[in-house]
This record gives sequence, structure tokens and C-alpha cells, in this order.
Amino acid sequence: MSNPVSPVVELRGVSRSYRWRGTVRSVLKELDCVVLPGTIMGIQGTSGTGKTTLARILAGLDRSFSGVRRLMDDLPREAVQMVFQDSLQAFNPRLSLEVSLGEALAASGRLSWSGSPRERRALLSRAVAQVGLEPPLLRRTPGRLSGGQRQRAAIARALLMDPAVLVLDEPVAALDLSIQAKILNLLQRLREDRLQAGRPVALVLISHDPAVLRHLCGEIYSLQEGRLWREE
Ligand SMILES: Nc1ncnc2c1ncn2[C@@H]1O[C@H](COP(=O)(O)OP(=O)(O)OP(=O)(O)O)[C@@H](O)[C@H]1O
Repeated sequence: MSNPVSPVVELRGVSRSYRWRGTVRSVLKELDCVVLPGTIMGIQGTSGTGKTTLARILAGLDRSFSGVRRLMDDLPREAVQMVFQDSLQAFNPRLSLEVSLGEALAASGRLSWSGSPRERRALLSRAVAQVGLEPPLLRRTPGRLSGGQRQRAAIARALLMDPAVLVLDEPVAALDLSIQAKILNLLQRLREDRLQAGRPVALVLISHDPAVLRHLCGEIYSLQEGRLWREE
């Protein structure tokens, strides 16, 4: 009998509701979600079904839920990283990419701010080159990048934290079709590279667009009535 693989992150019986103007809206209802190492899981759902709510809970950004969220043994909090649809809001507009990504690098514990600037620049150049960005772009603020470049930078920043899971909430919805395909191919390649390097990263790709999910995902689930349903 083969050993069962432990989830990198899992949700069991998770419920989340919002109180708004005196009424309570129940969004997630006893939802289960299991993310296995190195897999690509797709989650679809129409507007308002709770995709972002689920993404934030998976990523550990929202703790106002009932039920259980479990991370694989010994994984640090930062092991689950999130990439948002609108990466302009995810970056401090006043900071260059070099500073924003440098902060992520310092937070990951791989290099302290007191480390040599040269070493830091080399690591950051490699990080952006890995997502197809020219290192000189590191000097720019996020507002001086295209939407596609910014999304690549957001992915590079998340990868600097050496995640075991990347939760991507509508990562290409704001981009032109041709750029969408490039970003999806990039995610595919990054996942394969990490698998080969023995450091698997699981992707949870959330999209309202079934075509985006079919492009990448082995398993696709629909978020409906507060739960995930496996698509055939
Ligand atoms: N902070 C909040 N306060 C009150 N209601 C909220 C809050 N955040 C989300 N909601 C409501 O919860 C429901 C689910 O929201 P959520 O953003 O998770 O859905 P979604 O599937 O990501 O939607 P979309 O595809 O439109 O982004 C929506 O009806 C939304 O109005």
C-alpha cells in the first residue's frame, strides 16, 4: 500500500460569514479543501460566491472563520503566499521593486538587510530574471510597470518567500489575452522547475474563467453554495 501524501495546507469544516448592515451573510459553509504538495488545483465560481474569501483563509490572511486550517508539520506561516488580481495595490507605490522585493527577501530570513548590497542585488536580479523581467526594472516603482510586468514582479516576490503553496486569486483577469497565456505558462514552468529541484510548490489558481483553469489545472473545483464541488 502506498503512503498517503499529507496535505501542505487543508481546511476542514470551514465556515465564514460577514455581518453587513445588521444582516449576516454566510459565504463559506463547512467547506473542506485539501492542497497536496506540488499539485495545481483550480477553483472557479461566479462573482460573489466567496472565492477571495476562500483564498484569504487558505493564505492565512483571514482568521475570522470557524473550522480548522492546518499547515503541514513544521511549515512556517510564510509557506503559503498569495498573489492578488490587482498587483498595483499589493505593492507600496512609493518603493522601487528593489526595495519591495528586498523586504520580502529579508522577511524570508534568507538574507538580512545588513547583508552585502551586492549579494542582495544578485539575488534579486535572479529572482526577477526567473519570472522573465529584466533586472534594470528593479529600479522602477510599481506604477511605472505594465500590468503584466507587475504581475510577474508579484509572483517573483511571493517566490522569494520560498513558498510551499501559492494561492493565486484571479492572477490574469486584469491582463490582455496574450499576456494571460504568458503568465499561465510562466506559472507552469516555475512549478516544474521547483518539482525538479525537489522543492515542490502547489498552485491554487482561482478564476471565474474556466478556460484559464483548463490551461493549467489537473483538478478543478467549483465554489457553489459555500462548498467546493469537484468538476468532472
Ligand atoms: N468585508 C466584507 N464585509 C461584508 N461582506 C463581504 C466582505 N467581503 C466580502 N463580502 C461579501 O461576501 C461575498 C463573497 O465575497 P468574495 O469577494 O469572497 O467573492 P468572490 O467570489 O471573490 O467575488 P468576485 O468574483 O466578484 O471577486 C460577497 O457577497 C461579498 O459582497
